[in-house]
Amino acid sequence: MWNSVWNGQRQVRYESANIFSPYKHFLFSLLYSAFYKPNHLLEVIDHPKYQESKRIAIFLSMPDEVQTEEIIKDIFKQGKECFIPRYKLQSNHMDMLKLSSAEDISSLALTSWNILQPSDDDTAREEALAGGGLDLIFMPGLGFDKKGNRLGRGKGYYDTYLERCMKHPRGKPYTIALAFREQICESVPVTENDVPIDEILYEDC
Ligand SMILES: Nc1nc2c(c(=O)[nH]1)N(C=O)[C@@H](CNc1ccc(C(=O)N[C@@H](CCC(=O)O)C(=O)O)cc1)CN2
Ligand SMILES: Nc1ncnc2c1ncn2[C@@H]1O[C@H](COP(=O)(O)OP(=O)(O)OP(=O)(O)O)[C@@H](O)[C@H]1O
Repeated sequence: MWNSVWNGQRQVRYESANIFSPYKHFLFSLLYSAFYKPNHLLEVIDHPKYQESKRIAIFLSMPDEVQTEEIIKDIFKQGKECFIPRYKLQSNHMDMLKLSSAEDISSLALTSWNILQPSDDDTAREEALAGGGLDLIFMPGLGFDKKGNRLGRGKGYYDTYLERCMKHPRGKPYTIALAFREQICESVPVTENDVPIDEILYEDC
């Protein structure tokens, strides 16, 4: 869905820049910076579940994941509340802690697994389930199949967190995985703990 519409537009822009061959780099970069938005951002912003969600959890991307920074900026632009993971080493415990603004990301430190997250002694942030719960969770993952099965990084953080969500009065949030096309597999192995994802948005690398 993303690919057909947006690759189509990029192709047209590229070819029309070629007609003005001496200026093509200049024209191309001008058009690119004026119109280009990452595919997943457009898809997310138009998504009815995103539009109706007030409290959203989203991961801070590692280099090999779909980049989420622009979505996070939009969450704040739309006046929604944003929560990010803080996992505990040597356990499958993870909390979703409130981010106060997009700029707040720069106050976070990298963990030993190269993920930005609030430090263990940061006790001031609201945990999503201590308050009103979550409407939507954007999920990371290594691989997905079209039935909504997810292969994570093997620590059980998200499945355990979804179990906790189900006990909250708000109930299970809607889950959307952000993936690259290359991460979609015929089938991924699942266990009884794995909670299927409601929807997978994927795009080309
Ligand atoms: N961006 C992002 N944040 C996230 C996740 C994620 O998948 N992506 N998580 C999703 O759960 C949690 C963190 N889970 C992680 C689990 C394993 C590794 C990791 O690097 N594992 C090493 C081996 C570590 C070891 O066993 O000592 C590896 O795979 O090489 C990283 C994050 C919470 N935050
Ligand atoms: N809801 C749960 N309750 C208790 N243990 C769980 C739960 N979900 C997963 N686990 C345990 O966590 C371990 C890893 O689970 P799994 O392979 O599903 O992780 P993952 O989904 O790939 O990882 P992650 O969510 O951290 O990216 C397994 O040993 C599993 O038994």
